[in-house]
Amino acid sequence: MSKHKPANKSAPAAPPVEIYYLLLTCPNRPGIIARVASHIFECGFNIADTRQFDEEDTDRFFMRVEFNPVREGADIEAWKASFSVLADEYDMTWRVRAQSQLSKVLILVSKFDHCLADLLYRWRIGELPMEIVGVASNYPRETFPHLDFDGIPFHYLPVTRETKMEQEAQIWALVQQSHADLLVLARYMQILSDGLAAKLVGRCINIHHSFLPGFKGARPYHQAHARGVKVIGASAHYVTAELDEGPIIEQDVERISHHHRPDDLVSKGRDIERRVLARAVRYHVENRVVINGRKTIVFTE
Ligand SMILES: Nc1nc2c(c(=O)[nH]1)N[C@@H](CN(C=O)c1ccc(C(=O)N[C@@H](CCC(=O)O)C(=O)O)cc1)CN2
Repeated sequence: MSKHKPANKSAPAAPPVEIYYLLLTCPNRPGIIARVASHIFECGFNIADTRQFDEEDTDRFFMRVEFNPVREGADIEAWKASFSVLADEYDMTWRVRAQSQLSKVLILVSKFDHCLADLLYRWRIGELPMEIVGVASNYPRETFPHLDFDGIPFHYLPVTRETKMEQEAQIWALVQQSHADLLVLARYMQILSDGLAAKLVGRCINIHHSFLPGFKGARPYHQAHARGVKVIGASAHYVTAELDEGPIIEQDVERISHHHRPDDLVSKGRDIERRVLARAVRYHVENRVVINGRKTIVFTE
């Protein structure tokens, strides 16, 4: 005999309970957690998960809270208005996002599409809670014959040294028209101008195919092979004007040996790049990442 009563087929399913993600940082001082938690409770919400971190070097406090309404009439806009008073008192930088408010993601790719293919697959199976608003490439659609974009708009944006600024204007127009709030460089092999990088601070993630800070720039696997490394890696980081110097979000490595040729590193590296980028994108769209100067705080599960 099942312990669960059979579902009442006639009763309408209850609407899913909204979950809100709060991320905040502020100068550290005693009592912050108590004040934040009390405010959430007093406004008719309940905390489902909370993480915090005291960063000693900068004496700053970081916190991530998942909370949901538990009282009739608990209103998130009213909560935001009253929380902003508390936030001002503590000089907080903060943001709150509803789980149902999916990040709009524009993916850029050049010739090699293994990271793009992986992101599409993980998105399709529901592993990445986001809305893909488009794919753009400096290579034509025919470059990716085995990829099914499944209705996702594809934008061919060829670029040369002479047309770089015009092409970047097209990228920026795409970001604005699609209301993308995250740009993912999935092995997009063009250096963004300082101007475009500045517009995308904290909302452009790149996968670099080395274990940064080693082997920045082009052809890192060939650099690594020439150096005789014993591990190779991949690094997902936010893009800044300084090439491959942005705050690192996620990294991973794999062992190699003297038997391996550069092409072997490229091949072994593809799997590292895919999983590192997917983790970084998921952390970002789940509101788990806070930029802390040149570094990040990532509140993983
Ligand atoms: N402003 C930034 N732009 C980009 C970054 C970044 O950190 N800041 N990361 C790179 C990705 N990247 C390595 O991961 C990388 C891409 C391209 C090059 C490069 O030398 N590109 C040449 C052209 C190469 C080609 O046409 O095939 C160039 O742009 O002149 C180095 C490193 C993405 N952009």
